[in-house]
Amino acid sequence: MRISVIGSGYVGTTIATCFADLGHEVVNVEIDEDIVETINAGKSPIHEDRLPELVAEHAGEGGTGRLRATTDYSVVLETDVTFLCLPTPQSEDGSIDLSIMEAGAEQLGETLARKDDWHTVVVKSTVVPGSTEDVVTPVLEDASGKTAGEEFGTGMNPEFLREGTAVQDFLNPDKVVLGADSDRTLVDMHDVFDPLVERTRAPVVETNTKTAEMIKYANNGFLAAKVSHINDIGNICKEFGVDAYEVADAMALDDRIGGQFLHSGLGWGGSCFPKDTHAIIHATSEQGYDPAVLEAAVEVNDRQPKRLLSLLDDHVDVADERVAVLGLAFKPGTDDVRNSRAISMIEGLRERGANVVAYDPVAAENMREYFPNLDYASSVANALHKSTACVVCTDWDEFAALDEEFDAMHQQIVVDGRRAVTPRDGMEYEGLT
Ligand SMILES: NC(=O)C1=CN([C@@H]2O[C@H](COP(=O)(O)OP(=O)(O)OC[C@H]3O[C@@H](n4cnc5c(N)ncnc54)[C@H](O)[C@@H]3O)[C@@H](O)[C@H]2O)C=CC1
Ligand SMILES: O=C(O)[C@H]1O[C@H](OP(=O)(O)OP(=O)(O)OC[C@H]2O[C@@H](n3ccc(=O)[nH]c3=O)[C@H](O)[C@@H]2O)[C@H](O)[C@@H](O)[C@@H]1O
Repeated sequence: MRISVIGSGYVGTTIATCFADLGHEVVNVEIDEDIVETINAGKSPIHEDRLPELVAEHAGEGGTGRLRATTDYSVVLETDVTFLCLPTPQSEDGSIDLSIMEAGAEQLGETLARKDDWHTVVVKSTVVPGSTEDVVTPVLEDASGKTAGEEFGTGMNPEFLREGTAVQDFLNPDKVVLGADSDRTLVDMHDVFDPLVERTRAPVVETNTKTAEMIKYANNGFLAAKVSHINDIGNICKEFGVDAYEVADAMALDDRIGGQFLHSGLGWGGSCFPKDTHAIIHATSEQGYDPAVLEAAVEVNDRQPKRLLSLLDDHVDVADERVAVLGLAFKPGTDDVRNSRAISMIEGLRERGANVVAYDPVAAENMREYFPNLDYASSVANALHKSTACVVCTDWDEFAALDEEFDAMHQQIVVDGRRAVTPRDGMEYEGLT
C-alpha cells in the first residue's frame, strides 16, 4: 500500500517507520522542517528504542526508500490511504481541542479535491466519540467538495503504543481496532494492517468509528484508574506501615488483576492519560453523566506530588538548600516531559525556596522549555554533589544502581516517588508508598 501519515511526532514517526518496515511505501507529511530533514537524513526525530535503526533502514541514503518525509501535502495524491496523527490537546476547560485536527483535515481535504479516485482517510489520533463522523468527515467533505462514503472513506484506528516501547508495542499489538464508515474503507484498512496481523496473529476488532474512538478512551481510562487505584492502596498501606510493593506483588498473582500497571508512586503523567481522562470526563459530563471513577482517578493522581513534597517537608526545610531532582521524563525510556510529575515537583520545590538541580539521562533538553533557568546536572553524581536532599521522579534503571554517589550529598535524604533507589546505610530514605 502507498500510505501518507500526517504529523510526524511520537505516533506519526513510529507508525510511518513501522509501516515501511512491513513493506508499505510511506511518506510523512509534517509542518516542522527540522523533523522532515531529520527523517530524510535517515535519523529518528524522537528518542525511542529501535526507532533510529529502523528509520536508518528505510529512510535517507542507503535506506530501502520506503520511508520519506515532506512538508508538502500534495504527496497525498500519490498514496491510497492517509493516517491523521495530529495532536489532540486539552483545552483550558479540560475538553478536547480539535482545532489542529480540523486544520490538518482541511489541508488534506483541499488536496484530495485534486484526486480523481477513491481515498481512505484514517484518524489515528485519540478523539472523543463522534469526532471522526461529526467533525473530521464534514471538514474533509467541505474542503474537498467530495462526498464521504462515495468518493472517499473515513476510518478510525486507535493507537495503543506506549512511549519508550513504541516500536515494540506497534509491531506486537494486543489488538488491532478498525473502525470504518464503509466496506471500502474497511478493505483499505485491512490492506494496511494485514501484513502485521498475519505476522502477529493479533485479534482484529471491526467496528464503526465512534466505537473505535470509545475503545481508546475505555482502555486509557481503565489503565489510568488502575494506577490511581494502586496509588490509593499504596497510600493506605503507608498509613498502616505496610509495604505496598509486597501487597501489589501478591495482588498480581490473581489472574483477574494481573501484574501490569500496579507500580505505585508519583502517579501518571505524559501526553495522554492526563488529557484523555479530562477529555472523556468533560465530553461525558456534557452528555449529563458524572463519570465518578475517572474523576476519582484524576483526583488521586493530582494528590501524589503534593504527598511527596509533604514527606520531604517532614525531613527537612528545603529553603535555600540544594535539592536534586532525579528523573525528568514522564516515564523511563523516553525524552518526553509532557505532564511529567517532575514538573509539579520542581514547581513545589521552587515555591519552598529550594535550589533545584535536575538530572535526567535523556530528557533534560526538553525540560529546558519548561524551566530554562534551572540548574541541569550532566550526571547523577553531579546532581547529588552537596545536595541536602534528593527526590526521585522517574524510575530509570540507572537510579537503582546508585550507591557511593550518595556519599557526596550534604545530607543523604532521599524521598523516592518511584521505589527506584536502593536504600543504603547512612541514608535517610522514605518511599512515597
Ligand atoms: N504519544 C503517544 O504515545 C500516543 C499518542 N496518541 C495520540 O496520537 C495523537 C498524536 O500524538 P503525538 O504523536 O504524541 O503528538 P506529537 O505532538 O508528538 O506529534 C504531532 C506532530 O504533528 C505535527 N503537526 C501539527 N500540525 C500539523 C499539520 N497541520 N500538518 C502536519 N503536521 C502537523 C507537529 O509538528 C508534530 O510533529 C494524539 O491524539 C495522541 O493522543 C495515541 C497513542 C499513543
Ligand atoms: O494513549 C496513549 O498515548 C498511550 O498512553 C499510555 O502510554 P504512555 O503514556 O506512553 O505510558 P505508560 O506506560 O502507560 O505510562 C503512563 C504513566 O503512568 C505511570 N505508571 C504506569 C504504570 C504503573 O504501574 N505505574 C505508573 O505510575 C508512568 O510512570 C507514566 O507516567 C498507554 O499505556 C498506551 O496504551 C496509550 O497508547
